[in-house]
Amino acid sequence: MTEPALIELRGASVRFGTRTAVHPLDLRLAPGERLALVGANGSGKSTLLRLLHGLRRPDAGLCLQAPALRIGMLFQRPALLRLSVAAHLRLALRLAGAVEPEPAARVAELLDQVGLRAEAARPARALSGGQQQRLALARALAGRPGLLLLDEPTASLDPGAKREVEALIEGLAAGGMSLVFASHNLGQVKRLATRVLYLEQGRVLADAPVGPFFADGGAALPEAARRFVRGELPW
Ligand SMILES: Nc1ncnc2c1ncn2[C@@H]1O[C@H](COP(=O)(O)OP(=O)(O)OP(=O)(O)O)[C@@H](O)[C@H]1O
Repeated sequence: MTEPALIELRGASVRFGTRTAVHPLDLRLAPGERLALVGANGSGKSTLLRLLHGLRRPDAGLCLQAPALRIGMLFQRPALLRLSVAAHLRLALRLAGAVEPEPAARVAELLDQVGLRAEAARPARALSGGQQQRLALARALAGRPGLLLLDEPTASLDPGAKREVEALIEGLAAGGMSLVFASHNLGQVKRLATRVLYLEQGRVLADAPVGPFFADGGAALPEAARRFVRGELPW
């Protein structure tokens, strides 16, 4: 028997006015999968992430989530408030409706997880870009999600911070976390994904396990996806 899906799209599509951002799509995400969304700017990656999260309803078709599935989301740039680092996490716990016997202990645990214990009392907006993104990751993890959605999580970071954030995501992946992430970074896709979906103008041109996707320079893929695999695309 197949394992129940975390999320299933059935003919789900999204339109913005007359523009179709996601054409009718069937997609099944199994627990433990790490799905990379790749494709040029405007191909529909962010819209698909928002659809999976439930931030955006499909205009047609269905988006079915497993009962009681908790989803965390990380964007390219974190939106932080005029609060301390620790206060962000206390707020995230409340917003997630998390029932924690000791909220302070949970906040400390999250701070340790992302290496920000020493920054707990500092204003979040005073942190470096990489630290801010690590705080945003801790915030996304506060409610103990079963699925993490990441929209180009390291795209706006400098190389050092990029490595730090990616290492944290790798740690989560190694712990069995299910992920869907948008990325323009070929190496990151190879390091993190178990499966790759290539989008072009809101349509899925390729959907394959990461090994076959990259095998023989993407020989089995449609032309545009092959050029991505070979690093020949400008984005
Ligand atoms: N709020 C919106 N209003 C109107 N059009 C939108 C909106 N959000 C996205 N679109 C359009 O939908 C299409 C898909 O956009 P989306 O942001 O999902 O692409 P993307 O692959 O994430 O791009 P990028 O790599 O630049 O983040 C694009 O044509 C975009 O212009």
